[in-house]
Amino acid sequence: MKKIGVLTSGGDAPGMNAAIRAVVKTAIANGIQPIGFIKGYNGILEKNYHVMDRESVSGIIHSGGTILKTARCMEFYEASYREKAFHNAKEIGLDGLVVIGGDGSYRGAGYLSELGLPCIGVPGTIDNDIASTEYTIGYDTAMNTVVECVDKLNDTCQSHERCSVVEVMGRHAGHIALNTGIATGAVQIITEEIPTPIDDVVENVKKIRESGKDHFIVIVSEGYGNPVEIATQIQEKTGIDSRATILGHVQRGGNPTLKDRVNATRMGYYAVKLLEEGKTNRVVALQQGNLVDYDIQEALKMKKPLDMDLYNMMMEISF
Ligand SMILES: Nc1ncnc2c1ncn2[C@@H]1O[C@H](COP(=O)(O)OP(=O)(O)OP(=O)(O)O)[C@@H](O)[C@H]1O
Ligand SMILES: O=P(O)(O)OC[C@H]1O[C@](O)(CO)[C@@H](O)[C@@H]1O
Ligand SMILES: [Mg+2]
Repeated sequence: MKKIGVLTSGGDAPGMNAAIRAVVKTAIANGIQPIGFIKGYNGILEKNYHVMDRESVSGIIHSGGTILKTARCMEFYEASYREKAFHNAKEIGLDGLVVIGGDGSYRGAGYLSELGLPCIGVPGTIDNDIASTEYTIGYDTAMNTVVECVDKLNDTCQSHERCSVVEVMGRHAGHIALNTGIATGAVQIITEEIPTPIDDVVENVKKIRESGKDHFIVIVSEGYGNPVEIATQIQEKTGIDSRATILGHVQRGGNPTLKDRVNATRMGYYAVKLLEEGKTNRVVALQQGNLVDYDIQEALKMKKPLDMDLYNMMMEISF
């Protein structure tokens, strides 16, 4: 193993820089030349890369975003472009590649592995929607950002005796919504997995108002429905003044938390060790606090349901 590449792909996530740093430093520590591809798979297609050294990853462990930039590379859905990427990688002299990204990025890595370039996936996405791992890089920071914002909304909700309907990210997964709902004392969370009808939400808010509560937080996972429409329905059917807030991309930025920095560092280190052991077509995962690895296709077939015990607990004490 003489030369390995690293790239970030899909949506950015706080902690990706810490993962890049770990890959680069682990490679250097083991006598391997690391190179960083720019803008995800585009970097391989366009041979757009930087030779990485200790200096290039200095002072980045604490910063959000990704120094390698990221992208959704549409060409990669086509076999001919993936073959071109494989040939470029061979011309560059690449012996392996670490792909930091979500489930989509894993698929790209799976194809490159099949073509003969050893690839290891590292889970980097705020959504925590990768079934093979309990934890994805950026998830903790994103949730802490949500909590900070909803705490502020809660202050003004209390003053005005209002209901705040807050849309959070997560693509099709409600993990962010559920955990931030618990952490902010929300009266209701609505996700694609638990698509509570609006009339049930209204009834729940009314029932909770009868218990004496006069301000309400409802967390809606993106993909479920329009939060403005939900707020309007709550206001019309309960008489409670309601407002909608879409938190949006603020959830993707900011300095990574300790948890994200430590996990990103562990996962980046582990990925390079897998390449050194001659492994390919694997993804790094965290299971019960330990790092493990899975075959990419097996990992992509796994399911990660929402934690219904957590949901039921939240609803039982949401009054
Ligand atoms: N089926 C696929 N075949 C080949 N490449 C793919 C495939 N799916 C995704 N990719 C590559 O991975 C990139 C990122 O995928 P996607 O947009 O699904 O994000 P992700 O990696 O799941 O991250 P996130 O969901 O956090 O944004 C795509 O733009 C494409 O370059
Ligand atoms: O940055 P974009 O392309 O708007 O994508 C937004 C999507 O990316 C994520 O932030 C990360 O996958 C999702 O939560 C969201 O649905
Ligand atoms: Mg994804």
